[in-house]
Amino acid sequence: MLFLRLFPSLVPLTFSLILPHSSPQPLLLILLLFFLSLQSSLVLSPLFIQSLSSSTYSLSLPFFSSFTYFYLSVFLQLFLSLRAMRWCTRRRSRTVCLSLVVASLSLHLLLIILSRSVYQNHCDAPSPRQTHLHTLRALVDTNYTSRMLDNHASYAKTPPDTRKVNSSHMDSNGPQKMSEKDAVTTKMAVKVGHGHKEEGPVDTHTMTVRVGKFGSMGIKPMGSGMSKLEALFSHPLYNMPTPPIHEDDWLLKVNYSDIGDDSAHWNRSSDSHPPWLRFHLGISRWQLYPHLDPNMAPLAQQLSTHRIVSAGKSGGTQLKLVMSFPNYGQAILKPMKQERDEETNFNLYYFSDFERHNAEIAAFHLDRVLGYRRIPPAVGRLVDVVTEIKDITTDHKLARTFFTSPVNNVCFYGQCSYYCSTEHAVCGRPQNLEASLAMMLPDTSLATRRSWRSPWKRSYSRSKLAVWEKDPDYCDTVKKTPPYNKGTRLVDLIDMTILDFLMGNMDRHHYETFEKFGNNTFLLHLDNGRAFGRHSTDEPSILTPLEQCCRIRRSTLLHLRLLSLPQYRLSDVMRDSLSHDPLFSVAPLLSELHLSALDRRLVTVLQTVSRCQERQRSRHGEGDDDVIYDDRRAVSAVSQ
Ligand SMILES: Nc1ncnc2c1ncn2[C@@H]1O[C@H](COP(=O)(O)OP(=O)(O)OP(=O)(O)O)[C@@H](O)[C@H]1O
Ligand SMILES: [Mn+2]
Repeated sequence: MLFLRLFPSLVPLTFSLILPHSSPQPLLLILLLFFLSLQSSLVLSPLFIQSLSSSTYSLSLPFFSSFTYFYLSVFLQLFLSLRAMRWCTRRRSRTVCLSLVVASLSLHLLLIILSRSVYQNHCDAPSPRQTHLHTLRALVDTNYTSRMLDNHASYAKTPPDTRKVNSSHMDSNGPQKMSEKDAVTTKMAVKVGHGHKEEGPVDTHTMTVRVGKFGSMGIKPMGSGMSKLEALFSHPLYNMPTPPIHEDDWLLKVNYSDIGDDSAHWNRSSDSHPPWLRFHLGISRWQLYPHLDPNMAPLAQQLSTHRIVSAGKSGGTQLKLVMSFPNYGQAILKPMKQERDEETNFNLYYFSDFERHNAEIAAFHLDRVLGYRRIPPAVGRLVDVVTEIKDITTDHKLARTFFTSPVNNVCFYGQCSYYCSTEHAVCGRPQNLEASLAMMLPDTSLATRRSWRSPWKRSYSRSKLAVWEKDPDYCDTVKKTPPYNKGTRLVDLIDMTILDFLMGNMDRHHYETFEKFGNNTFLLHLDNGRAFGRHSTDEPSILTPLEQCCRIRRSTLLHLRLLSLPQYRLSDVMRDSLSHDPLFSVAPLLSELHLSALDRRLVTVLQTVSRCQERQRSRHGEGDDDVIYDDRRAVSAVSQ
């Protein structure tokens, strides 16, 4: 580039050297030539200063500061033009000098076009192939954390209220597009040019090989109007080919013999099934629903708009209701109890915290963004507490808890063991109440679930410490205890730990699995209502299992690393994902402060993993990597 930049100035000089003809002195033309050279240097230099200050150029020309370069180039232009003038004058070649002017002028024009394209290329999003190759390279780089983490770390240190709200997303999906948004509020699945794929656990082992194949699958490239969420979900790491699912790996069996002649219409994803049934039939040993599930949009649409035919009490300690739909689908409703921006009172212990409807919704989105798919779909809905609860409930005890508040809002408090009193009533405005509706899992009579106490369960006491809080080697014991001593259970638990740390959920006392699948199955992450309570602080103790065990699934780590790259930034992807929820038109489901807390916590997770790897390297040298659990081994272990 340096040569190109100086080339036009060299032209008059070389031309006049080569051509010895003499003709009358064209002083005017030569002056014009000089003027043009100088002019173009002034026009071009700012462009070059900009591109020089960008990383690529400062890397290739580290010793040129942009200003030195600018003055140097002007000086050279001047010098060379004067030399050319002298040559031309001496040789008195009018035609030569005329052609010099033309050549110089066209070269300068060419140079302007060239430098503009260089400058613009630099700003454009890289092509998808380049992006994927670049990201994959970045992901396998073991020293990866240092540079990126520093950026995040400095961000994390900024006091929350002085942080600038990221407006990049607002530019494309902001208020100006609100009307469009209303029309698509229930669209939850991403549009990608291929259909429903059945999947088992992800295989990340041979990912680099498959990048090329993936590129020809017709998936929309980044930079062509694709959102960060769509880009993430079409990334090769989220689209690993997976082994076929055996009949025994489905949670529910479809009994074709009972259906008779209609059996042709009865398959797992038949359009004739209501979305809730398709969801139930799609639950496998590995996940609740497949990646890019085409059923997700109709399911969300029904949860958020279908007529509610009954509302009844449900289990659990805090107020929640089971809602039923005309097509026999059911959902669990959790009402709004706390404003979105309100932080949980710092004097409140985790076990006294309220449940938040937006936490249930955001947890579902986060779990899906992480590639887990272990939380039942949850959507927001404005519920009319009179017509959709009070008037239709057959539960008289629930109906009796309704009252009108002093400002004429309709309130109720229901029945439960926590916060079900007049003081903790939930109120409509005047009848509209924000709530989350989570898809009901298949009834336990069809699919029994097993509840497991978390080995890292908190003491649920103000004074007592749990064993894991006192013993730094606690994981050694857990690793030897079934079911954590075999298969993926330990890394599955660590996956859950990471999800909980990101959303600040300290209330994971139990988790559930489907009995049918024994110990080789995913963990259900139910009950996320106490997540997203605080954004200004992180709770490091939630990460204890990762800290103590130093193990993580390879696929999880790769997903997390991807989400820490600017083009797939977790907060941006989450903002994007949550903007598809129907309640987004009322208010964003997570405030910007909660979104940026996600990025900050993601850095902490990655740093913890890096520390584990360093510790392992210093103890055992390079060799076997004990920190990263290779998912591929899990697949073969299960299929044996
Ligand atoms: N989507 C769902 N489908 C079916 N059952 C569910 C679903 N979500 C939760 N449950 C069941 O309902 C029980 C209570 O739900 P949840 O844990 O959310 O309530 P809770 O009031 O927080 O209870 P706890 O205080 O025991 O944590 C859960 O243990 C789980 O078995
Ligand atoms: Mn709970």
